[in-house]
Amino acid sequence: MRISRVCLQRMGMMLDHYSQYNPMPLSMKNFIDFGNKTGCQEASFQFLRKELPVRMANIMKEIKLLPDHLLTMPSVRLVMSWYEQSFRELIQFENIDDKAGLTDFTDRLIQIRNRHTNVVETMAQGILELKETHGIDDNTENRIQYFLDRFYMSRISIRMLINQHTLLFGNEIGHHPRHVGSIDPNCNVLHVVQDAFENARFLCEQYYLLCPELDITCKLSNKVKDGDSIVYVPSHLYHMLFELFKNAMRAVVEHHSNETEVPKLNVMVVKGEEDLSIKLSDEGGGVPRSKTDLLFQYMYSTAPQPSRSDSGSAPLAGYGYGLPLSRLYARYFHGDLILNSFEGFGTDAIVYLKVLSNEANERLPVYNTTASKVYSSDIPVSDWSSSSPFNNNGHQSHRNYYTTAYNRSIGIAR
Ligand SMILES: Nc1ncnc2c1ncn2[C@@H]1O[C@H](COP(=O)(O)OP(=O)(O)OP(=O)(O)O)[C@@H](O)[C@H]1O
Repeated sequence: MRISRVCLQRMGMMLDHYSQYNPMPLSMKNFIDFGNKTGCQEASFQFLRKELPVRMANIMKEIKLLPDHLLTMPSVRLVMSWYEQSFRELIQFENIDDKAGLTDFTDRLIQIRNRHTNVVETMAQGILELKETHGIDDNTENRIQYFLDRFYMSRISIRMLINQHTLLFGNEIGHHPRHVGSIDPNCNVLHVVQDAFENARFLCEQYYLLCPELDITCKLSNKVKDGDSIVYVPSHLYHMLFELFKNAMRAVVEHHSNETEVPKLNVMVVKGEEDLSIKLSDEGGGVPRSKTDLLFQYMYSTAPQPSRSDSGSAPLAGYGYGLPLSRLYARYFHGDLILNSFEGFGTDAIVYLKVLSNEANERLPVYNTTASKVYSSDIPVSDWSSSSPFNNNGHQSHRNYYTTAYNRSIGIAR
């Protein structure tokens, strides 16, 4: 009992210590240069044994700012326990300097990565538990969205660092000889588009028995080199495109459900000097403008929720994590993902990636007073009138107030 209290105290002190440091963002060029030329296992170890606890401590401090009810949900407690254990294991390497420590460190990173495999689903489950037991008001919803963006971004970055180390210096095999860890210095965007399309098509045909075809156009600015390739992490790009294809296919097939042939999807890849842009256009009926803000909210989905016991075929949609997570992958190296919809016709989803590897810097959440204020402040009262009878804060607008007052005066209960 006494020992565990001492352990907790030490852990609290170490968290305070490491969270004082800001995470250090690396660029795609840093990763490539390190993997190709300057880096050795020892240098990577020296860097990661500090940087990983810093990134973990920064986000663990934020977890503690979440609403109390959420922190008591079993799934959130489970996620927290994984982070605490991994943090504890990492800081044990603080003072180790012998050669054996290097192998132990690589093995430990693999264990940590495996432990955190189901973080996204488990955290999502924690939010559902809160919804079911306490409900979620607008302020809590806002804070949770803010937190999840930062939490999942932190996770993407921690996995990136771990993967680079284990792929470069561990015994893991199977990646392409051209790759530097998980990065392809010559990532052929058209190949990834085609690959993501084929795999989404497989799911779509399995589910709906038909699927739109694909047309691809590629445009290169005269000044660019290396054709349609870019320095990028192919698995990240694949993740985004696969999610976008699934959404587009579902929209097209459902919007044209009475037709035997459905309109094609169109992808345009454009490489400029700064941006590589990928536009996926569908004729799936689009989304009304009033809904577009919701699309990037975690758990917003118009698909039926897949049942947990469905162990058969993978569902085409349903968790509502596709778009927000894909946008994080795009933003991780300072790209972006946006959706422009034309209700009644279709949707353009656009992914922007940085062409220049020295501009593709990691975008990381920093724990500081600005961040902590978000968890204690409410959504400000809007200083514009709202188009709906309830304004953005759920307060009644004047018009609704008068209707309510009128109804009350004539005895209609609301
Ligand atoms: N191209 C599109 N056309 C029409 N609606 C779309 C399109 N893309 C997304 N949406 C809408 O946005 C919602 C959220 O999409 P998102 O990808 O985040 O989740 P999902 O596809 O429902 O589930 P999953 O987590 O399995 O991806 C979808 O349910 C759908 O209503």
